[in-house]
Amino acid sequence: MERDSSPSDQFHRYKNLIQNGDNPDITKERQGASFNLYNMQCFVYENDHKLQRRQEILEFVESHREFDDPVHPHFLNRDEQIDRATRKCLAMVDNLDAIDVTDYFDEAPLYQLLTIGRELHCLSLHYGMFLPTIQVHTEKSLILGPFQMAASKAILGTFAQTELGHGSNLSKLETTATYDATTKEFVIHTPTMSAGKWWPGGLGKSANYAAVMAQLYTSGESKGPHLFMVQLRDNAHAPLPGVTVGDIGPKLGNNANDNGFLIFDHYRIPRRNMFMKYSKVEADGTYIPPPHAKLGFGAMVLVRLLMIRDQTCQLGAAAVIAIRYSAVRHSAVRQGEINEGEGEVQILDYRTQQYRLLPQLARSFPSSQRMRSRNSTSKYVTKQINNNANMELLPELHALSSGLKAVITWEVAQGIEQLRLSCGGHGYSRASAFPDMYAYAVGGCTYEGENIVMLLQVARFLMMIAKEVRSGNPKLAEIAEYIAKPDAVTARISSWKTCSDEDIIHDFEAVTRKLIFATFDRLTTLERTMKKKEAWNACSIDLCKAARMHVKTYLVKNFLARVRTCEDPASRTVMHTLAKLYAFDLISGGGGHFMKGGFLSEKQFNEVQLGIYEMLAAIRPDSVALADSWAISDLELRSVLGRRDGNVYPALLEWAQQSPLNQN
Ligand SMILES: CCCCCCCC/C=C\CCCCCCCCCCCCCC(=O)SCCNC(=O)CCNC(=O)[C@H](O)C(C)(C)COP(=O)(O)OP(=O)(O)OC[C@H]1O[C@@H](n2cnc3c(N)ncnc32)[C@H](O)[C@@H]1OP(=O)(O)O
Ligand SMILES: Cc1cc2nc3c(=O)[nH]c(=O)nc-3n(C[C@H](O)[C@H](O)[C@H](O)COP(=O)(O)OP(=O)(O)OC[C@H]3O[C@@H](n4cnc5c(N)ncnc54)[C@H](O)[C@@H]3O)c2cc1C
Repeated sequence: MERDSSPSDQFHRYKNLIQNGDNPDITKERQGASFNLYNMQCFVYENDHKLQRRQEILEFVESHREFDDPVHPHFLNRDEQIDRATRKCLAMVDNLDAIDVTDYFDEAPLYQLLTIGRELHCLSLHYGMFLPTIQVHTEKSLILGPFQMAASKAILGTFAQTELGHGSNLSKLETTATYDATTKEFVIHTPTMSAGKWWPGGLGKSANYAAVMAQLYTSGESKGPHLFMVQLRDNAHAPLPGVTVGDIGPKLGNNANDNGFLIFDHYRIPRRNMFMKYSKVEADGTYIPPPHAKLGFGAMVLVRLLMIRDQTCQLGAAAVIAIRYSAVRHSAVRQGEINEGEGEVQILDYRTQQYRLLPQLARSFPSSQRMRSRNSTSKYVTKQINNNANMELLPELHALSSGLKAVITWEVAQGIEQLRLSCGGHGYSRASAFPDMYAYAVGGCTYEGENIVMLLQVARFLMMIAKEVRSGNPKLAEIAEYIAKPDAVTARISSWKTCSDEDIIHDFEAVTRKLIFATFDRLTTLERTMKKKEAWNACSIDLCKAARMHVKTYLVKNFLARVRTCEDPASRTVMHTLAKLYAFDLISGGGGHFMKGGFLSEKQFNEVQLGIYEMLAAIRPDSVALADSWAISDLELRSVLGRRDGNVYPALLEWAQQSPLNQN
């Protein structure tokens, strides 16, 4: 059948409708802000230097043609996605001078987002885990060798730990590394089908090396899981004899990454290929244990801390998209009128919409901020460990990194989904960026320690503290000092305007303390009639609840503390309301814990609910400016709905035009 014009022609007709300049609604929103955007951005990024670096890196990427996308990545099949990501990775690595490569909090992730986008790719594990593993687990005298090779692209590595049969439970991994003192080699072997490595990113096609976690056997004894540097492919990139390797197929997201499988058949590596910074195997097979049994898990602790910042930035970006879209969405489709006859309103004016958007925006600030200081703690702890075995802070860091990882990845994934819903049908389109964001975020709930498993690690720490407090001789980590404070019978929270930060902190600490001790009492009671592990399992839901509350209390305290450091009064006022909204929203969501035993009265709970309404109204005029305070460029955002200029509809038409179905 003949047609008057192709779909492409039709699109071109509509393209003429593209507005010049910014959408007037969004401009009006920006003009109405109560604070100076630059001051706020400096607060969010800590100083103007970091802000300026963001701009410089953006300009660098925009001026390099090799980072351009000839076809929009959403319209590529998996092979093409992997080709694209690999091409971009090469361009990214060829231009590393553009950034401070040691800055894994700001510059490196920004550069990666601008060049490749929001997904894992063939180099993710190399930079995200392989290099950190080398850094954490290699003796200083040896670090230059593999590190330089890795940096100079001579080797491309991954982190191969998880197996078909075991992921969370490291102690039951089955891959073996058996020391042969006669040849001074380790024999790496996959003894059963379930021992096959499964999941490592970049393993399927790209990596030629891996840091492999395997059960060490020396002098006939098992010594538990240890890390080994293993070459997988030769110079022509073919798997070496004794190595079977491949891709595990498509996944929920991150499909430009070639997650792979790996099977060893009595594969030999030199003795020095064991990561021997903490534990060693001497040439004669003598085993030297590490100063702390869990130092071998150090790389994971570091990466959990990095993930927290990385994931929170995803939530920030999602909030930016949804808020900007909510400011321009009103005239194309009738959503209803608040005051009959006065015409439609921006959907941002609906209180329900604000309730969907603003708590998520609030949630995106504290964890991204505090991670900077956690990063310094991590560096401090690593230094203590290196400067001879001061391990005291290790359990605290492990508990904190595990807890923050679990709570934040979950909140980020749920938040992104809520924000997607807030954009109606367009949120469901990949043009919005929400589907990719969600797939990325939800992966973080599983990898680097499944979230429930991580929460139970926090609970172990909390139960140990509770036992010490009850014994009357507590030696408390800073993050747990509140657990030893006296009980509080009633809550202090009043109206959001009059209640102080101390009141909020008092109530969060009191509720969490109660939860921890109630769980501790239940556990100890159960332990009288059950084996320890059975008792643990029997109250593990409560253990997770206590762990979650502990982390949330930490986040609330830190958000409030960070806001107090804001020097610009106008920015501080808005941020303070946002921090209170964050706290009130948590109380409202966790009402059961707060109202238990009459701690929070019904009147106080009603104040909390009312406060949320009032704070939403108070923040509403600043919401677009607050979104702008994330200082995210369109290239970084990669969302048609979140465009800075607000010209969403023509951009959607333009995006759809690239669909291969419209080409003929
Ligand atoms: C350079 C420029 C280029 C640009 C590119 C830049 C890119 C990078 C840019 C930015 C970075 C962003 C980074 C973000 C993303 C990174 C990308 C990576 C993406 C994908 C990565 C995915 C990788 C993986 O998933 S690897 C596999 C991870 N696996 C796990 O996490 C397994 C989880 N399980 C465990 O960790 C353990 O089994 C356990 C902790 C659950 C249990 O330990 P256990 O087996 O020993 O048993 P117990 O429970 O009995 O514990 C005993 C005792 O030990 C304590 N313990 C346990 N672990 C630790 C620890 N780590 N530290 C200290 N203490 C520990 C435990 O608490 C117990 O103590 P008690 O006192 O209670 O006895
Ligand atoms: C996108 C992605 C990328 C990945 N990349 C890598 C990589 O590069 N390298 C690598 O080595 N691995 C990688 N992994 C694997 C990942 O680390 C594991 O999937 C993760 O550690 C969880 O382990 P599992 O899959 O064995 O889950 P399981 O441990 O089998 O969990 C399944 C369920 O059992 C529950 N459960 C398990 N143990 C307990 C317990 N003790 N108490 C209570 N409940 C429990 C969990 O809570 C969960 O609900 C990746 C995974 C994904 C999804």
